[in-house]
Amino acid sequence: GRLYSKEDPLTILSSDTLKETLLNSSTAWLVQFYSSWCGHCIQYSTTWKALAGDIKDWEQAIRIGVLDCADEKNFDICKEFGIHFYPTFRYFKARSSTFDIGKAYKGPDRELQTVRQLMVNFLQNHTPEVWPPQCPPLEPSRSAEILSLVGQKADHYTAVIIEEEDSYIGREVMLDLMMYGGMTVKRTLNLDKAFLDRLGVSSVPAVYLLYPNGSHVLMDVKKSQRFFFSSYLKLLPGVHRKRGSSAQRVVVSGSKGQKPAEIWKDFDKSKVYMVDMESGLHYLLRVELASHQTLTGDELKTFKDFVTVVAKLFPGRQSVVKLLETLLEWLVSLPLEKIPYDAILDLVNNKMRIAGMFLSEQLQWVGCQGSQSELRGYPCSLWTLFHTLTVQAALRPDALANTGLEEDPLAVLQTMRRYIRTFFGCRECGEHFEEMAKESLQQVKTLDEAILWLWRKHNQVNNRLAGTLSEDPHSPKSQWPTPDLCPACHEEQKGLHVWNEERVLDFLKQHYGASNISPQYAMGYAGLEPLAGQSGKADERRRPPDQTDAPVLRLSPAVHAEVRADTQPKPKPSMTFLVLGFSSLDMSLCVLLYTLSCVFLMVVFFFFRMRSKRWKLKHSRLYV
Ligand SMILES: Cc1cc2nc3c(=O)[nH]c(=O)nc-3n(C[C@H](O)[C@H](O)[C@H](O)COP(=O)(O)OP(=O)(O)OC[C@H]3O[C@@H](n4cnc5c(N)ncnc54)[C@H](O)[C@@H]3O)c2cc1C
Repeated sequence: GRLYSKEDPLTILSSDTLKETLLNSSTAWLVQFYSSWCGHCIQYSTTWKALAGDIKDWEQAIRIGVLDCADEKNFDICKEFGIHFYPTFRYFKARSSTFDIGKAYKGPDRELQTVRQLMVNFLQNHTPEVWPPQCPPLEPSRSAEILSLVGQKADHYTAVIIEEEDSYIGREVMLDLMMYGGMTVKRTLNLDKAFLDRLGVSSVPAVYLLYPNGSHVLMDVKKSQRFFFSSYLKLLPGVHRKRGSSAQRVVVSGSKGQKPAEIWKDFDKSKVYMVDMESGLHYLLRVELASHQTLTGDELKTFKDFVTVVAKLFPGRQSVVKLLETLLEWLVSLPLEKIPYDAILDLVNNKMRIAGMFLSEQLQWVGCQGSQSELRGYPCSLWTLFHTLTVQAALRPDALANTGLEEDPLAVLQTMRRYIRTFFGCRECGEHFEEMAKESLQQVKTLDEAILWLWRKHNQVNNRLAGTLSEDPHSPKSQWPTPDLCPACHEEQKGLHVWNEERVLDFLKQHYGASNISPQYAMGYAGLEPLAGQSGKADERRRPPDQTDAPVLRLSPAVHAEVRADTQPKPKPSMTFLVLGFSSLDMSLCVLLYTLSCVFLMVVFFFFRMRSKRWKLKHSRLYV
């Protein structure tokens, strides 16, 4: 295979596309001409992909491409560009109106940080005439200019990076934020002592933040590193990625049945919300799967395994777990090869009125709520559910005992993979996920590795989707957990951001652990009222905290009506008897048996009575 795929955050060029891409391009380019048989190119491909991912947000200023000179169809173009050795790196300026073979720009090494800094230098070498139109000016501002902004009101934040002359952090953060609205980043040098004293800056690099309302403060960032600065600025309320800012335009519509939402619900992003997972399960069981009339063969097996994993591992409320367990028992006890989905729906809707078993029919998103109806919601709840299941599998390794899945560290991931491939409504997502699974799932050997695998792959998806239309501008796709959630998860090595995976694992176990799942807003079993001890009160008509003019969310009754259309009326809670856990089904069976025995005894009684009467009559006639 080739070294790069369309999944990588870079552009794969060929003889057909190279010239037209470079000519009069609105961005500068750095192209690696490589050969897929060259060992060094193979070794270097990981660094190149990491670099492309690292500077993905710069793509309206400078982009990264690759061209494989070992591909027969590229022989001539590589000759024309004078490529003799591999890999060869060429820089191409933006808005170039004539053909040129690019500039070889060399640094002391090919380390990611060095190349990134060379890219910044190359950008700065553009004259104003050919400056990439979307690229912000990268020159430092004078201290007087910055001071003139302090205390002024504006319609955006201004972040001022104060740094040393040879530092790149300011320019890198400016480029990191160039696709974000609501924020302007400037840089200034630490040359003016009076200026630094005025802002209270004692060490550099530092970020001074000017708020839209005129207030200003020296930002307290945990680590003075590029990744921390950029992440903090991107996460400020009101700062959002400009929609459609990426070349990619993949849209995953949230889910059928999602309509505008009604009320913005305040939530804490360090928590997982039970109501998101319950809504996800409701949608999955009553809508997504219900489009399959009958389950048979592989579909049925996938469904059974899914129910097994969820019933055993979901750290949910008792009423939901009971429903899942009952569904599992029922599936296991039925040796059928084919099950009509209506029969499953009857159980999910608790037609038999079994006591204490209930899954709300409300679609309600809290941690997964989007600023528009088609954003977030169901796919977000699926990720949340599966992360929770991988964590539960590691925390409770015996939970899957006697299910046939107990020995397998991949049980949850394989079940997820098969569910996504077989049933998930977004086919393209399923195909992408399948590709990722094929590539590396077999390397997972322990339950902890399974947690980390899913985290890594989710981040890969986040990276691919950042800036596409399926990104909610109020919940930008970032590499997660962000430094505000887990500062210890982030480190920097040679200027490159790296994860501390040990810390990430601890964080994931805590974040998706049962004690971090908030029951807030979850609907009660009997009357859909908030659960005891919870306020459950949505902050009426509030907008997302960072929104100034965004549409108000509405959870329309139509959503519920549509989803409920096929479903049964809400189950009436049944009684339990003698505190022995008899359900109404048990009681109905008892009553039925009791009635049948009575009828049988009465029939026997009347039969013998008639017989004895007839016998008496016969004998009395004889005597007469
Ligand atoms: C298996 C799968 C594949 C998908 N593939 C595609 C696709 O190819 N194209 C497409 O357009 N959409 C795809 N989607 C949908 C997409 O990934 C998002 O779910 C959707 O855009 C909603 O995004 P979100 O902002 O709500 O955050 P999501 O990405 O859905 O994340 C939900 C929550 O999980 C947490 N989280 C984020 N990252 C991580 C992580 N790395 N580890 C653990 N927790 C994390 C955060 O709290 C976040 O709010 C896929 C969804 C799934 C379930």
